[in-house]
Formats: sequence, C-alpha cells, structure tokens
Amino acid sequence: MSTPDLTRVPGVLGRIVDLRAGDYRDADPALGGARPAARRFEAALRAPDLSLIAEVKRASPSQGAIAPLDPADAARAYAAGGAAALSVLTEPRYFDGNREALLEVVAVTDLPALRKDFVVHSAMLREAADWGASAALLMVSVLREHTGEYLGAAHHLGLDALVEVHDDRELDIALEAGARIIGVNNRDLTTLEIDLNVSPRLIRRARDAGFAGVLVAESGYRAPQDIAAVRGLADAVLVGSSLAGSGDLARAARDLMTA
Ligand SMILES: O=P(O)(O)OC[C@@H](O)[C@@H](O)c1c[nH]c2ccccc12
Repeated sequence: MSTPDLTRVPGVLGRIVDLRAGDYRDADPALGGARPAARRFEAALRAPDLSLIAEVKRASPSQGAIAPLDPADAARAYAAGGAAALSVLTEPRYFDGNREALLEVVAVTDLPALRKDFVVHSAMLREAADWGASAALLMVSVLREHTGEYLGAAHHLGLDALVEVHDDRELDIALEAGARIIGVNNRDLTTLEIDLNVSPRLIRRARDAGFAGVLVAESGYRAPQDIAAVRGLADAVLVGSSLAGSGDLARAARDLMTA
C-alpha cells in the first residue's frame, strides 16, 4: 500500500498526522488474509430514526482536557442512553486515547465501535480489526487520492469505514472511492472552527448526487435544536465533547436526541 503525502496536510491536522506517521514508520504493512464483512456499524446506523454515535473522548486539541472518562463506564452509560454505536479515540497525544480504551469498550458492550484515529498506515487498520473495532475512520483530508485504496484495505479486513469529508472536493473523492458510509465534519480540522451548516449542505449534495449509503453529521452538536437541523437528512450524528463533559453521559445522550 502506498503512503499518503502528508507534507500537504495543513495546520493542527498536519502536526497530528506527522506524529502518527512517525509512530507507524516501522510497522508491518501486511493486512493478512481477508476477513468476513460483518457490517455491524453500518447496520446500526440504518435505523429509521436518527441514530447517535457517542464518542469516548477525554481530550481534544480545541478544548484540552474534557473529562477523565473511564472508557468502560462511558460505554455502558452511552448504551443506556440509547446510542446506536460508539466511537473511541485511540490517538494518544492530543485526544488522550489508546488501544486499551478501545479494548475495554469492545469488552463491555455489544454496540459496534469505531476506531477514531488518524489513519496513515495500513497497520492501523489491521490493529482496528484485531482490537475488535467494527469500523475505522478514514479522513479524505489526510488520505486524498489514496482514500479508495485505504477503503479497500478496511473492507478486506472486514471493517466498515467512516469516510470523513469537510468540503465539496473531499465529498467528490469519497463518492468516487465508493464509500458506503460518509461522515461530514462540521469542524475544519486545520483551523478547528465549527460551522453547523456544513453537514446539512454536503449531505444534501451527496443525496442529490444519488448517494444511497449512510450519511453521518459530525461535530459541534450540543443541544436538541442543533440536531434538528439534520433530522430527516442524516442517518446518524457523531457527538463527543458535549456528552463526555456532561457529568451524566446516559442522561446527556438521551436529552440530546429528544426532539
Ligand atoms: O466533540 P464533538 O464536537 O462532538 O465532535 C465529535 C467528533 O465528530 C470529533 O471528535 C471528530 C470528528 N472527526 C474527527 C477526526 C479526528 C479526531 C476527532 C474527530
């Protein structure tokens, strides 16, 4: 597999992916044999109502420390609060994530889990599958023209892929690559600024282009009114900070999704 040219990735995102690429520089790129596709993450988001993907997020570059969550406790609380799927940060420096967080979450719930990291090496996908994740995040802002290749690798490993975009050009790449699940990030990861109009706009564009897969609105959702803007448009919302910092994760998840 080829390595994306990370020198073109700007801002905060560029710093994070550089460090991640360093972490995996000597990792074995082999994917191993094909694994069966369970499609559990995708299936969980295909419910008639708007689904919640709740994120185990202890810190972020924009906020610093959010809450010292115990991943297993957080996963149980999110499940009790009605989440359809979970997202677990495994990036260590900026998000205080790690492998153990994902392993603990997978051990205590039946909900499908997404490995949320800055995938820049095929070994990161093999790990995601080995650790029990149902899906991995693939960021078009990082992978660019390699997105299709990484999508193929994820599928080879039996993983679903959440292919993340933030603008029109990235959406075109995701559609062309054959993504089955597309996430639209309201946050510009190069500046960390949030614009809640990005998701509805690009989700409409994807549907107008005939995309029949799953669409996820990501980042910046704090109140039921924010969620209202993507009801009937998105299949799911991905929410981290506002739930993680709430003190009562089950209740916060339930309240946020109540129309
Ligand atoms: O904490 P928020 O604003 O609810 O956002 C959650 C999630 O969308 C965000 O953590 C995220 C979206 N894409 C990413 C890529 C890498 C790291 C983090 C992210």
